[in-house]
Amino acid sequence: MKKVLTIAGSDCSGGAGIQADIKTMTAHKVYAMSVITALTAQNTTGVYGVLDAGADFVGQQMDCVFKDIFPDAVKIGMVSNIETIQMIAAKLKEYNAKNIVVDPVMVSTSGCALMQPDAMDTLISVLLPMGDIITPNIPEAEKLCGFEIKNVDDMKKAAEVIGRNLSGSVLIKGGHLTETADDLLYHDGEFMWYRGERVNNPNTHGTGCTLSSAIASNLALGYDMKTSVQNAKNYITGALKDGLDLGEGSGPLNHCFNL
Ligand SMILES: Nc1ncnc2c1ncn2[C@@H]1O[C@H](COP(=O)(O)OP(=O)(O)O)[C@@H](O)[C@H]1O
Ligand SMILES: Cc1ncc(COP(=O)(O)O)c(N)n1
Repeated sequence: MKKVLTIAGSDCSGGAGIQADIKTMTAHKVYAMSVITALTAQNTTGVYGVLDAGADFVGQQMDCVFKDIFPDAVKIGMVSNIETIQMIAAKLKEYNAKNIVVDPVMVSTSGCALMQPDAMDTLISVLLPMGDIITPNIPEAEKLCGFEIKNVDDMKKAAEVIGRNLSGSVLIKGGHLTETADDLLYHDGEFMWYRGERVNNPNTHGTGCTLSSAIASNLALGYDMKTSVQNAKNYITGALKDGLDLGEGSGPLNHCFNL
């Protein structure tokens, strides 16, 4: 049994964060574990409260996981403050964690800040370089590259600029930009497009969490980076096609493979 760890925030409404990650990992038939960085009080309409777990307690959770059931891959999502980012990076190094997927979560689909603004520099200099792949969406990629991304050429420029100081790959998700939901992977100095079929579904709460967890699950299962991204892209497209429609706002996904 392959094991995957998510380090992220809890979404009590089950659509994003830890809950989306565990559902996605379980659907991929890997064993899911979770280190919770923060509790959020949120639903499909917004984020109404955040309670940080604190860096020390995040470190303690990571010790418990890594000393007992070593994960084959690690996905990192919402980390709201500098101390917790530093703690996560230190522990990943200490345990020599493998197959690290960093989803640089900054703002929720519903428009609420999930990272403190002063944590941006630490995220960029300390956590992103640890990723075997990082998965920014368009607004996150704009923050990381420092210019506006208006078209697919800008996506390529941004991927190059963001990837310049990283040894890992960069996947810029096109959900917020391209007509067809195409994502761009910058991997080993090469570009690769993942053409997506745009699904007419406004319920996209947790799509980024789901995609990054699907990538981590595929890496844990032994697929290479390009195949892992393709499999994850197929999974997210399938999830959106299910057409689940829950809640008053942008609803969640809940995808199982056909068994
Ligand atoms: N309407 C859609 N139809 C198909 N794929 C989508 C749609 N919206 C988003 N995606 C895909 O979902 C994944 C998450 O993308 P995105 O919404 O850009 O990220 P985030 O959830 O981090 O904001 C990407 O693979 C993106 O292409
Ligand atoms: C705990 C947590 N982590 C991540 C997201 C981002 O997900 P989305 O961009 O789909 O709102 C979220 N809303 N909540």
